[in-house]
Amino acid sequence: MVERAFQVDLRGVVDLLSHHLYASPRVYVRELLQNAVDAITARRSAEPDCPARVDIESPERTGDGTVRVHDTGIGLTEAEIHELLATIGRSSKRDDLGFSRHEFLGQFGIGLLACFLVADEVRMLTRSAAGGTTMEWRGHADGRYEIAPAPTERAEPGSTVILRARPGVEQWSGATVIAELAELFGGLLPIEVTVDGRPVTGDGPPWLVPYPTTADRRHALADYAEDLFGFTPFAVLDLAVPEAGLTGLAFVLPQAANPAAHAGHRVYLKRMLLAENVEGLLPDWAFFVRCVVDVTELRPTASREALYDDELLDATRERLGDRIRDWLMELSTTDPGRLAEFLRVHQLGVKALALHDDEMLRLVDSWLPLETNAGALPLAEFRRRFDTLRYTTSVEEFRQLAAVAGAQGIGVVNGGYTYDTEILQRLPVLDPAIQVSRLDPAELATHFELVDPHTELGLRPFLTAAQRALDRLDCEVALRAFDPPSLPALYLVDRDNQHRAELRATRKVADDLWADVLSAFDAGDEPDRPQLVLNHRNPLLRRIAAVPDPRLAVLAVESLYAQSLLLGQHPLRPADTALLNRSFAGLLEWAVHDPQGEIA
Ligand SMILES: Nc1ncnc2c1ncn2[C@@H]1O[C@H](COP(=O)(O)OP(=O)(O)OP(=O)(O)O)[C@@H](O)[C@H]1O
Repeated sequence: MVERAFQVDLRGVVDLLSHHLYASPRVYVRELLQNAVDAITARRSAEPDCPARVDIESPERTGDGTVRVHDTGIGLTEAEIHELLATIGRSSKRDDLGFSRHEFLGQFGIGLLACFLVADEVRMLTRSAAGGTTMEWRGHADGRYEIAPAPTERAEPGSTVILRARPGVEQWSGATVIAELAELFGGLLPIEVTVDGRPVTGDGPPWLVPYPTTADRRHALADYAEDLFGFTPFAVLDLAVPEAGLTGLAFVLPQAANPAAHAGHRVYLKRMLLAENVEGLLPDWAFFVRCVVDVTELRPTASREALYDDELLDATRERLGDRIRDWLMELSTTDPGRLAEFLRVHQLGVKALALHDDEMLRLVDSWLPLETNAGALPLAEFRRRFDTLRYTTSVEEFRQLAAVAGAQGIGVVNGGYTYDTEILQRLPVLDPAIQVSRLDPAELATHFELVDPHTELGLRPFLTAAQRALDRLDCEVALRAFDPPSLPALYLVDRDNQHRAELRATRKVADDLWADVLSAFDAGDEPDRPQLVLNHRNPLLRRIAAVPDPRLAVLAVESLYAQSLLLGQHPLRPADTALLNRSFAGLLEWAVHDPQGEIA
């Protein structure tokens, strides 16, 4: 069998890179910078005191339309040029077993091809630190390359890459763009980088720069957050995860963030910017934090625009989550006022966390005020006032029952907001003695006072007429005295009964077979019907009960029934809607009727 080598169509490969790997042609600056830095790193291992500079010249400086990147790195011999520059996928930055070598940024052996995103021809003038003459390599986007001795010798080892942006993409080689990109990607590099003579590198990561006082550092880092993310942070946390070679900062947002909008983090890999919006670095619940970190051990994806999702990233995410959580716990002991401020802004994130973290649950229990019918109170405080923690599962139910329950001395928490019911139900995890139960509206009625028998007897005819009217709606009328006196009537459904009533309603419209199935779920014993509890303490109700015209009294009771249903946001059956319309029209008619006339 004849052995043959793969043929590579370079145009196809470049097309693949530009359309499927890199998000923008701008990455060519990063790749050139990275190669230059790696070449210097390689030279330094043999020659620790060698010069370490990368000078980039834009067409503004070169004057011939070319971009030039000069480095004082290790350079290449003629043999290395054939092996490394002209072989796709070959890198000098891997060990004998093919693992990427720790000290280098590059590892894949494709980075130089990024130049073909903006140019048809790439030249490199290079002189190896190992000796030999300066060589010139010319690579073409169609896959050809030439190699020859350079017309002039370089004075020092190192390389210069030269390219000219092809028509249509010149914007990527403008002086300002190149300076911005070099600063963006290389601003924290430990090697001096200049663009047209101006340095774009500084003192390295701001979190590692020493400051005279902690106050100076705090101010400098707050300014840094303002520059990077456009906000003055609520707090700045130092981050360190040694196994990931991670150092950096977490900035706590000063305003509520949308938990669904995942704002990413700024990640540097060995001091070179990976991306400004890296996801997955923190647990989802920590959406109130944005980080800037430098890592050495986490791996980039081939595009160098995201982190590779492996076990080390999982472990790092967990460690960073712990760090943020510990900061919150510490705040609760050292500065409760600031914690309260934090909770006001970021309660959603903290509540989400409390659903699976006991420490955080304790923090919520002690510090986060929830809406209750005794005012906004942390749950621990609420429990000091009421034995049982009763809650409603919807805001509407809370609105309807909070005042009535409060008047009977029953404390109720509004569990209707996001996560609140789950948090309430999880509380016994902290202490099994904590009693938590959903407020049963029917139970409320047991706290109402009976009206004295004499008065009730006097109101019998009215109550009988009212009951007859509401029989049609399957509702029981009861007369009680309860607070608040401003409430004329309350519609109460026992929760079990509500379920049974729904089953029955479905059975009425279901076919025979399905109705049989449904009836199996119905225990059969006649449930208590929903109640319309009339409040004898309410002046309006008393006046209604004393109206001489029984038809008007019935109309009024029907209106109270309809209004109570609406207030409690109970579902309206067709019969209820009909009654609502009828009673409203009836009352209107009565309100404008001719005093001598009759109600229709
Ligand atoms: N400026 C330079 N000086 C010396 N050698 C260089 C230079 N640029 C590239 N090389 C050599 O060419 C090889 C291929 O470079 P290329 O940028 O394609 O891949 P890489 O840097 O190894 O990996 P990556 O694809 O992750 O960037 C490098 O491994 C290096 O040996």
